[in-house]
Order: sequence, then structure tokens, then C-alpha cells
Amino acid sequence: MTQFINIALPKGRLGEKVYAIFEAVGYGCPSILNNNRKLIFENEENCVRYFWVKPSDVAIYVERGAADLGVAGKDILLEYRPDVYELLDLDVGKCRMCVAAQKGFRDDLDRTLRVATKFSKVAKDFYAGQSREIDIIKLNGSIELAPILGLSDVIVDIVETGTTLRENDLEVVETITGISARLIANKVSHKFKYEEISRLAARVAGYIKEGAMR
Ligand SMILES: Nc1ncnc2c1ncn2[C@@H]1O[C@H](COP(=O)(O)OP(=O)(O)OP(=O)(O)O)[C@@H](O)[C@H]1O
Ligand SMILES: O=P(O)(O)OC[C@H]1O[C@H](OP(=O)(O)OP(=O)(O)O)[C@H](O)[C@@H]1O
Repeated sequence: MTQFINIALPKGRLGEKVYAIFEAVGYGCPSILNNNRKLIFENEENCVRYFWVKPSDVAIYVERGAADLGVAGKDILLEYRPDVYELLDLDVGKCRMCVAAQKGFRDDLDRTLRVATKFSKVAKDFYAGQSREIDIIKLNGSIELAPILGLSDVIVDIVETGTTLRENDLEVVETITGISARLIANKVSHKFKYEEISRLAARVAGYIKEGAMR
């Protein structure tokens, strides 16, 4: 008997793009795009159930088995390091994790560098690799304000188009890593729903490969 697959989708900028991929490979759930406040959608015909989840929470749902699969940005995986399988790079939600600062900023290396970020672990690892002493200032949004107001020397944040940096007279100092959305799986589900998950992942992988060749 085919088992239901539970998939945690990230609400917001990534969600619809990601759902479009699942729909294109036969895992549609037509009512999901109705603009209401429902958070769970299921399609009995193809045995799939979707949850709309805050992007930074997707990994938690998957790690703890509330969802079998999920889609999370590589930024979230690097920061929270959930114990999940990373099955595929979905090639959407592409951006970069960068160090940025006010134009002309030079690190004088004499004193502790103040780093404002949502991504404390990513920032710590990056500067540990350079043996640079830092002070993390953990913020939850509008990170670009920090160097402008003198709260930090630099920021570690996501850059997509570069518009937010440009409009606030900041610039990229260094790129830490490229980011894109990843399909992740709960480790127990991967074992017990192996066929269902493998079938879905293979179809998604084929779709992405076709897209790359187009
Ligand atoms: N310009 C961008 N800014 C932020 N994230 C982006 C951008 N472009 C792509 N992404 C990717 O999309 C994912 C979701 O970003 P989004 O901004 O929708 O959520 P968020 O507001 O950061 O989430 P949360 O509210 O849970 O902190 C990110 O984890 C990242 O992988
Ligand atoms: O290079 P860009 O295309 O300008 O995108 C980058 C901006 O987008 C994200 O912010 P988000 O919109 O998630 O807002 P917040 O982090 O301030 O909540 C990120 O933190 C940058 O501020």
C-alpha cells in the first residue's frame, strides 16, 4: 500500500516556487494556492500532504518527523545543522551568504570585530577559520541597519540581487558561500517510506536536470 508523504513547505518567497516543482512532477494539491489561512493541504489521489511552515522552522519539522520531507535554504541547514538527509539541490532560492560593510570599510585587525547577523553559527565558523576574534550581535531582521548605526562593524547576511546593500550604501566584503533550496528528509521516514520518497526525489531530480538543460 502506498503511504502518504508529508512535506513541509517554506511559506513566503520560496514556497510557491518549490510547490510548482512538486506539482510539475505529479504531486499537485490544487487547493493549496487558494489564498486562505489554512496550513495543511492534502491530496488523497497522489498520497501527499503539505504543511506551510515558517522557512526557518522547516528543518525542525523534518528532523523530528512531523514531516517526512521539507524544503529549506542551505543557510538554514548551515546554521541549525539538523540531523536530516539532504537529498537534492532544487536550484531555486539562489543567493549568497556574505560579509558586508559600509563602503570603504577596512578591518584594522587590532580589535574584536563586531558582526551583526541572524546566522551566528555561520559567522562564528567563518571567522574561526580565519582565527579572527569576533563579537556576535544577534539580530532577527533589517541586519543592514547595524553598521549604519554603528551597532556593528560588518554584517553576515544573505545577498540576492544586492539591492538592499546598494540602497543602504553598503557593499559585499567577502562571499562566504552560495545558497540554494534543498530537499531534506527525515532519517526514519527515509527508511520506512523509502520507495515513496525515492520515487518523488527521482522525479524532482529529473525535472531539475531538464530545467538545467533548457
Ligand atoms: N533575498 C533573500 N533574502 C532571504 N532569503 C532568501 C533570499 N533569496 C532567497 N532566499 C532563501 O529563501 C529562504 C526563505 O527566505 P524568507 O526571507 O522567505 O524567509 P525568512 O523571512 O528569512 O524566514 P524567517 O521569517 O523564518 O526567518 C532563505 O532561507 C534563503 O535560503
Ligand atoms: O540582495 P537583496 O535582493 O536585496 O536581498 C537581500 C535581503 O533580503 C533578506 O532580507 P528579508 O527580505 O528576508 O528581510 P529581513 O531579513 O530584514 O527580515 C536579506 O536579509 C537581505 O536583507
